[in-house]
Amino acid sequence: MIKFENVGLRYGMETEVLRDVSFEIPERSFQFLTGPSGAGKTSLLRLLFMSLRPTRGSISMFGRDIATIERHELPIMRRRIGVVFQDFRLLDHMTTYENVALPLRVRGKDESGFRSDVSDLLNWVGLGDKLHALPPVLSGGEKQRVAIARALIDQPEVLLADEPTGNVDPHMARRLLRLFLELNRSGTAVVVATHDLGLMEQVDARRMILNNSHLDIYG
Ligand SMILES: Nc1ncnc2c1ncn2[C@@H]1O[C@H](COP(=O)(O)OP(=O)(O)OP(=O)(O)O)[C@@H](O)[C@H]1O
Repeated sequence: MIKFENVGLRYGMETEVLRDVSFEIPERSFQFLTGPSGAGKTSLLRLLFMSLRPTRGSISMFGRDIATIERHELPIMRRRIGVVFQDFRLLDHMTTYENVALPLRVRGKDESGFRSDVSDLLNWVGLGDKLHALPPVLSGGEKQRVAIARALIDQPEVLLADEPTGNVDPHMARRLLRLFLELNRSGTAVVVATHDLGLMEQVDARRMILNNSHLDIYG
């Protein structure tokens, strides 16, 4: 579904952040992406989300070489990807419920068909009593859970999550992991970037480890 071949990435004139990175993300797969701070995890996720272009090598997404994808096609391609950024990117003037419902509204889905799904998912992530709150009054961990619910609500083909449990306690982290596993079981390929060894130990999943610009894959 996704294929990187000898991908290199460099910011400006700096040394390469990623060098000769090759891997595939198969359909319905589950993998952790890990490595020391500054190793390039976020950069790799940005390549996967097509918000960065590689400086070398080739990337194919859903059978298309991304070098041939035109700017106006990107939003349509990205609708197939759910993404949780480290800075959440919630819309501050919309309630928690509206932020999560947004991807469904954008796709023209009928509100009556998804209202209870949005509420149920927000309940599951412990925000059942915050449906009408605006993001600026939420804690970091609460915002993170809204961003996760928004990424999951429309069952994307791929989920990219950057440190999705970075702001929550271990109990909630386990709950969120269960949510990712459930989504994966229903067909979504999942990539979770994390430093959290405790989280990774809970699942026998493939590990993609970035170190010194190189990627090693285990499992
Ligand atoms: N926009 C940018 N311009 C220049 N350098 C950048 C940019 N974004 C990231 N970098 C550099 O690229 C390297 C990798 O950064 P990246 O954020 O991908 O690492 P990371 O593994 O996600 O780190 P962390 O675990 O701390 O979030 C770092 O040295 C960083 O300073």
